[in-house]
Amino acid sequence: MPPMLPVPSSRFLVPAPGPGARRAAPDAGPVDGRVPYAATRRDPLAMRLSPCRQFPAGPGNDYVESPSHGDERPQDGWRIMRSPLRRAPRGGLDHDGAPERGKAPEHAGRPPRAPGGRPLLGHVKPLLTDPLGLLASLPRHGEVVELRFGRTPTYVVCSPEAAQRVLRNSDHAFDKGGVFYENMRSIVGDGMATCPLAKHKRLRRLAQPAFQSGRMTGYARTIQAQVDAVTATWRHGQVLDVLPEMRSLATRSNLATMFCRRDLGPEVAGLRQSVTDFVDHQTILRMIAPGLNRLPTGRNRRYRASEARLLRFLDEEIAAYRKDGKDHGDLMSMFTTALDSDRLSDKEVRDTAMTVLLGGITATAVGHAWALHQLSQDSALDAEVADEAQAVAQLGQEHTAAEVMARLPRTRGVVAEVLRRRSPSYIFPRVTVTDTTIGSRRIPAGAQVLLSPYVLHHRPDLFPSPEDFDPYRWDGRDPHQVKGWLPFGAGESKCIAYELAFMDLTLSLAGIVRSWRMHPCPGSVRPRPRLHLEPHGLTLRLTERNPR
Ligand code: HEM
Repeated sequence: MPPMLPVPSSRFLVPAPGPGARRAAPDAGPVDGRVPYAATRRDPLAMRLSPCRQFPAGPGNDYVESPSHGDERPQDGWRIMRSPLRRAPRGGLDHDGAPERGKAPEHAGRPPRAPGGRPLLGHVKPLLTDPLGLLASLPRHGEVVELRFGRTPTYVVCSPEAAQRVLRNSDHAFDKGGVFYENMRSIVGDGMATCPLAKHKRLRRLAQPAFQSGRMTGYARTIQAQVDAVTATWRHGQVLDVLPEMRSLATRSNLATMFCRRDLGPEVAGLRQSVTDFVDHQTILRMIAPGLNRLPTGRNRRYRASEARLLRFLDEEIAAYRKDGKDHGDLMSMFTTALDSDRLSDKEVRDTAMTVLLGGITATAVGHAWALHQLSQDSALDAEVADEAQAVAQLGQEHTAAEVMARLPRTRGVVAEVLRRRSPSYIFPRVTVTDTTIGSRRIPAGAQVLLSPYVLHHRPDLFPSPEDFDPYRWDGRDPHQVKGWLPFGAGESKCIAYELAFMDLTLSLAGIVRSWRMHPCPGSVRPRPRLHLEPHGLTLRLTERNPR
């Protein structure tokens, strides 16, 4: 699940014993299994964070102040606290982006700070006024670049090697934490996408069978049926409000691949409304200040009612699947019938299902909407995709999903390019749990590190003319093998459904374009960074290709 805003990891803070203190508070221990941080300050306004751990006192188990970083800016007035017990290997990156052990760079320094920051506010203004412009400008300054939001150091990763180093996380220096994840946990629970590393591996292993390649042909048929059902309601000349309509389609496909035990027809509209309420609730302000969600406002009450409807639905379905005990070839069967003695508990199934529903539906809908927008802009490209789609429609049911996908090279190119230029997940955060390095740069413990597909996908050296929509750049190339193309992340938390999501986008696009042509309506369409990178203001007029 997705993105977000560079915000401080406030809940990790525990009171430090006082200005100039050199030791962690004696009772400082893990908070909810996570590592808290003590702040040490030399001036009353500035603060840097350092991990506190509960170890018996004794030689070597003390906290010592390290010498200042070589290039630390004197005006910062900071010293770095470093735990002697947990020190990540320092050094450059090997070819996978993993730290090269034993190769400590002599002159590893702090990342450069992006220009344009203001005293106190830091980069808050450019973030709020032109977040995408800010992100795209960062690689000019280095492979890791510092932004400031107030006094909080945030580091944006700007090279593919550095992104691999963080996402592969072979030394466990990074974890999911901070205000964004706390906000998400309060909504989707402690599921696979939001839980800390300590819990993640097991959840991932248990859910993985639901996303294996062998399942794709069944899912492909389910998705095709949903596309047919949604497009059957469209009329020649109709103007489509594209994002809500694609949310309907994604909700149907997601529910059908997840719960095919019975027909969910009557419930789909209510569940789609819950998903919409969830997305609308995720404003930038609420992500920065999740406390706003607890105020007794009408909007919050409506949202809570929606959330309760979703949870009730999931609880009833989990109970029904457990009782039934059969494998229906859907995601929920996989989650509930695992033979593993270490199977998912009801709460784990519910939290993971929430992630899959909310994250999966919202990201996929945004991808569909951008793809339709692009085809509406280019009639020649649209015709190519329509030809492919009509050719695969002649194939019989005996073809596997992989065979169908192989016959849709142009459609796949369009999807790969949509995921590059308008990657739905445009930014997602991590926190450092120890002092560490990314490439030749030192990153202190307790910092927020932002991974951004948007940043990488708009580097002209990796993708020439990055703002051009050019699906032909993918001819003969498998995007999953292309350096710097990371719409699904990478490493241990890479989107577990990346194969399903890519197939869904491709087959749904082909299924729509086979019968419908989209025409742009007046008005501008612009990318709006919310939970995902949405096409704001997108309406399209429909014409039927072969009117009945
Ligand atoms: C275009 C569609 C999608 C995009 C762009 C997308 C993107 C992502 C990204 C970037 C992550 C990694 C976030 C991180 O490392 O912090 C992720 C994780 C995840 N996604 Fe997706 N996703 C999509 C569709 C889906 C769908 C359809 C499902 C489920 C059916 C899904 C389920 C998940 C789950 C469960 C995780 C957490 C994986 C883990 O932490 O191990 N996603 N997704």
